[in-house]
Amino acid sequence: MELRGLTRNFGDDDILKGIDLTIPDGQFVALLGRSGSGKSTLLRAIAGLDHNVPGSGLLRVPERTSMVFQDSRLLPWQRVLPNVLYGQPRSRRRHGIDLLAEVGLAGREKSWPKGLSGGEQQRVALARALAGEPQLLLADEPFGALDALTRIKMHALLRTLVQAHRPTVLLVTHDVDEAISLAQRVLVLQSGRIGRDLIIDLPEDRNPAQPAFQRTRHDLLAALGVDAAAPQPVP
Ligand SMILES: Nc1ncnc2c1ncn2[C@@H]1O[C@H](COP(=O)(O)OP(=O)(O)OP(=O)(O)O)[C@@H](O)[C@H]1O
Repeated sequence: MELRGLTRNFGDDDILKGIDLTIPDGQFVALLGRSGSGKSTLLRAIAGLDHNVPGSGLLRVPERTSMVFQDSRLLPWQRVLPNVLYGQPRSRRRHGIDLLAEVGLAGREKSWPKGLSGGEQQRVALARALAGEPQLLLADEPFGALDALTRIKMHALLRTLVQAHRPTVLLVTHDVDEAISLAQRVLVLQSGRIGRDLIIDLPEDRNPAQPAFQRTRHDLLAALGVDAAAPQPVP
């Protein structure tokens, strides 16, 4: 995925001021930035969801790109399996059932979305996002509305799914520890540009108690202009 000189503005506000970014295939990238810094605007531009927003720049985005949001956006009038297979041919039914098993919802094909917990709904949203075998998975705070324990389980699930399906991932989060735990590379969006671009050179079994983890957190919090002693998440 490649962006060159990407700009987006709302009225007189230049939100993205010329983003240059290359993400190699299969890399897991997290995007941090303070509230209002333009993270969602950037993701929506990459997803091609911003037709009404003025701007310019070059975008080279894989044909098969899918997105998950903070809310699951399931169709409430459809059961779980048709939600997973939304936009897919009927012949993918078996694939949909397998994906539900992969996200820990085996046997829930006929459940209604409203009968699922928030975490389960996000599991369905992840299965739906993977149903088209995306080369690029965009995720905008997908765990932001979940409780801390569910979040940890979802981190493990996302790790497993990414290892199995190998999409390139761009994950927006407010949570510095989530970014360091999951990503191979962390970007910080600052004043409309990528202000920090950090390769996370930590072992696979990452743990916030590790000194190297804490040094990385300190570095990223400084880039975000946050007092490292302040509690998470970033304002
Ligand atoms: N449709 C819109 N019309 C006008 N302004 C907008 C629109 N969408 C976003 N903005 C403004 O653009 C700026 C960036 O918004 P964006 O949602 O991309 O930030 P963000 O970094 O994702 O924020 P958050 O972390 O709070 O979700 C904000 O100042 C926001 O108010």
